[in-house]
Amino acid sequence: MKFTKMHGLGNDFAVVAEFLSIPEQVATVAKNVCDRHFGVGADGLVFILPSEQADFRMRIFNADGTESEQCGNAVRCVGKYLYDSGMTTATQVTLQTGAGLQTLDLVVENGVVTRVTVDMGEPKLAAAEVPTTLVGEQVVQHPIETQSGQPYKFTAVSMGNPHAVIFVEALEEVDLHHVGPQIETHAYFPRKTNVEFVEVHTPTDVTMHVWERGCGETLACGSGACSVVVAGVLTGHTEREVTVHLKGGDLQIVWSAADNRVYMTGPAVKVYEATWLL
Ligand SMILES: N[C@@H](CCC[C@H](N)C(=O)O)C(=O)O
Repeated sequence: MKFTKMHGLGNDFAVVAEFLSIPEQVATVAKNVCDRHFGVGADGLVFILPSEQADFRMRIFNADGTESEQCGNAVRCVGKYLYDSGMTTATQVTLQTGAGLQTLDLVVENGVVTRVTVDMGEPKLAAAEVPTTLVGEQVVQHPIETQSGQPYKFTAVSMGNPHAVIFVEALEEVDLHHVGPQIETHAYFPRKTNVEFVEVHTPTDVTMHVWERGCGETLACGSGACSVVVAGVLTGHTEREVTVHLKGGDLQIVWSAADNRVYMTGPAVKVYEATWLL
């Protein structure tokens, strides 16, 4: 299986574009490829596939073998892969994902894609759509118990995949590896959740640390950054256009008041090409 190692702000993927459909035993393949000691080492295994609804289709499998509906950083990598490999000559590409159709605008410099703006779609806020076991049109600053003893409050956002966003005074006081898995698997989230802790510097500038469903801590999460801005607006912490600092770098996020869609802009990087011996 030929693959290309890519990353978006250090959120890294093995990208495969040679199949018409995903291989059998894909969960095992994903776990093996993503293993950082015995495999390639990646947060996810990404397949670029043909689509009847869009220019291409993306499917992404987390490091634990589970499939996710959405991955903002992988979508940018797919855009770069498609253009740089010659699979498309267009600088606007549509992609079918588990979260619906997404439109990618590619920034080309010296013949290669360096940045991508992705229309990440409309956030879903109703409790049942995230999904959470709670009820209501929105779940905003709802208390959640962990073994940390801290009285955390989360805001639930779906960008196609579930997110629990928690605003804190100081990120350095959060033991992410302790509380992250507790919230990821909390009974409120029947399909588990991604977890974002956020420190607000100004209404247009925040830092977030992320614990991802099916991966653990990653250096960046595109759908997470989008969720942070949606939660920031709902809670009054941020404006609609925000620079989100992550451990791997920065994303520019806009939650448009005009069309209710979230736009994410950031880089995508190709590291190397290789062959996985199945
Ligand atoms: N890193 C991603 C999200 C990847 C999927 C996530 N772990 C999930 O299971 O929902 C991003 O950049 O959005």
